[in-house]
Amino acid sequence: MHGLIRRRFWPKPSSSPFQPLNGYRTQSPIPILGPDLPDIWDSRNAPPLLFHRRLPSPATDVAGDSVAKVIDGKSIAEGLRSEIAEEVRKMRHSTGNVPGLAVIMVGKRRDSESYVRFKTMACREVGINSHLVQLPEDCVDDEVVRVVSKFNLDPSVHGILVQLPLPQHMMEEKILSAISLEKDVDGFHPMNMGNLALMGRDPLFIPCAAMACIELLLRSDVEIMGKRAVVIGRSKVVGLPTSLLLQDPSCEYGYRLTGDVCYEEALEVASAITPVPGGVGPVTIAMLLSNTLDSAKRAYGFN
Ligand SMILES: Nc1nc2c(c(=O)[nH]1)N[C@@H](CN(C=O)c1ccc(C(=O)N[C@@H](CCC(=O)O)C(=O)O)cc1)CN2
Repeated sequence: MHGLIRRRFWPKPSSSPFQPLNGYRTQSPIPILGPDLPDIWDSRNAPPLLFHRRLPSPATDVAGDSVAKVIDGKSIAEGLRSEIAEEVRKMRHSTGNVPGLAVIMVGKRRDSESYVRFKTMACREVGINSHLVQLPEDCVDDEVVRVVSKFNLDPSVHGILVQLPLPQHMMEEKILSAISLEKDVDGFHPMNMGNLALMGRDPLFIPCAAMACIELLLRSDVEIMGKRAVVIGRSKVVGLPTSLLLQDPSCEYGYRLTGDVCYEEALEVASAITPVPGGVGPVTIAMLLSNTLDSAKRAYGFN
């Protein structure tokens, strides 16, 4: 199942995607990007679909009835990891090689340390080799670029990621651009981001959290095609790529900046929701494994 996201998601719809908005407040036919939160609304005839960071689950209406379907990211991620582990096993069996992921972390942020720990644990679970390089907070751009360049040349490494955010004195753009396009499993390289933005050009990799949102919808049997979507948040990591993935290729599109969603009102109209923890996060990490596996398959010509 894994690795099918792009193929399943990109087909063009036969008609205009923008349907009348049955009573919902937002009338814009374009993605709305606001503050840095990875939220999505999806509405047509059903109540909108909502991903939210701080949501109790399941949401209830005034009568105490459950109104939102809780999408279980933890079990979806488990399923993805077992599919990936099986493919890694097949790759090892027929080529003698397994995928390799290099993770570079600068400084000692506790949140970044946790994410990196989850990533390396997930690699181990599915049989992907991971290499972790930790650099001091006060190192300079060129030291990070040097480490990136070393992994660019290492044929046993198929994916390279630099954990963000970097310390303030560093030039993120310069460092992310140094990652080989073919190993940019985070999809943050300007060329991969640019190809994602230019509909019809296939990026080699798509940012993992955005892919996770789509995978959660697909694996929960939520129809995407032709729906209206509102994405709140415009970060490079989640909001922007998610809004690009939800663009309908046949329509005119653009962005409008706006404020955050009214949380209490959104609760009342959400039809499905991801819990925290156990929502987008574990699937995001599964998508990183999936991208690394795809990269290794490309490198070994294995399918
Ligand atoms: N090189 C990267 N750096 C960073 C990334 C990234 O994808 N690549 N993303 C974040 C940190 N991060 C992973 O590294 C990450 C953070 C949060 C989530 C997430 O989806 N969280 C959920 C809550 C957790 C859950 O559902 O269990 C949420 O916010 O709704 C995913 C990935 C910055 N740095």
